[in-house]
Amino acid sequence: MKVTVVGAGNVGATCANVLASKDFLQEIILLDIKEGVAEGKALDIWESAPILHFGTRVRGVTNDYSQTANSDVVVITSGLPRKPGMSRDDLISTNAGIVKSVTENIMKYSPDAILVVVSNPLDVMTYCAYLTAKVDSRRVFGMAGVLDTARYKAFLAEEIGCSPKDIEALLLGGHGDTMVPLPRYTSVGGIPVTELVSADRLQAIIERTQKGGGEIVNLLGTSAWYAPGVAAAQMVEAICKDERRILPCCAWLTGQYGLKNIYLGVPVVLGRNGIEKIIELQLNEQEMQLVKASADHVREVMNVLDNMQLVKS
Ligand SMILES: NC(=O)C1=CN([C@@H]2O[C@H](COP(=O)(O)OP(=O)(O)OC[C@H]3O[C@@H](n4cnc5c(N)ncnc54)[C@H](O)[C@@H]3O)[C@@H](O)[C@H]2O)C=CC1
Ligand SMILES: O=C([O-])CC(=O)C(=O)O
Repeated sequence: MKVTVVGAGNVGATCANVLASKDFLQEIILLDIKEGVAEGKALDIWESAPILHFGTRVRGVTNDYSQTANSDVVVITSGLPRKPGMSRDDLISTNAGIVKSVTENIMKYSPDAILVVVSNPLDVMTYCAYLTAKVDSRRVFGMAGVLDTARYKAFLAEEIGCSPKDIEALLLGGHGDTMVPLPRYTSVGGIPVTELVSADRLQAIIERTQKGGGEIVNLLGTSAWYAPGVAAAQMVEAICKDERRILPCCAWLTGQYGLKNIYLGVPVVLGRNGIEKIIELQLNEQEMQLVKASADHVREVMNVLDNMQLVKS
């Protein structure tokens, strides 16, 4: 199988590197607009193949979309990351144009590809790719929930003093400070999390998760890439291997959770056709209110994109 990663910056290069080291793809194309960057990083990754023992051919190209032809999956990471003091939404004016033009170019050469969007503001950039690609929404979705859930699990593991491997958790909503970690759907080695962590500490962990991206931006001056890169790679693996994994993804809702015509994070079954199924949970009133508030925020930013009249809705 062939995967293209657009954007050879921090997230894109990490995603390509992780995918290559897993050795299940025939070819990875890394594409960037900056002359030489994708070629250099792809060559560096390829030179690690004899040490890591993988056979996936990794090639970099500068804006030459003909080389991406017939990709099975395309990961879109091109666009500006935020700096301290910015919100993800502040990136919309620059990144919408980038995501639109990248999607057009990709669709020209890989009309059957599945698109995994990573660029921020995530939910609205996924909407932008969907409007541009004009394909079934099951083939256009975004990466956020895998990352946000991983942060939530990592913080819980630290608090409990247990392995992060034993934590199962779920998180819904948009990829912003309104995201909704769900303690009622969180367990540790089969034990409900509320039996191991006090209500106060759990609330503090939920709030840290909601601001998890910003915590790293404040430390680094730019946004995270190791966990985001591996999160996107996990989604690509689930698709290419038709694993039918249940992962939280930013998906187009058509009435689920009482919401429609919106991209929002929900649990889905991810397989060879992309989103095979959206899973709808029986949320309680409080959980539903939080998801609705998150959806309201995403819709506001979707309206900003619509008003830019860049892509027709
Ligand atoms: N969904 C999520 O959970 C996450 C999303 N992000 C977002 O991912 C995006 C990338 O982040 P980083 O890799 O850290 O940024 P980066 O600045 O390291 O890399 C972005 C790359 O995109 C390239 N690029 C810009 N315009 C392009 C175009 N038209 N065609 C091809 N390439 C183009 C740039 O040359 C650069 O190499 C940002 O928008 C960031 O906010 C980052 C982390 C997590
Ligand atoms: O915080 C950011 O700007 C990047 C991102 O989406 C994340 O790391 O969650």
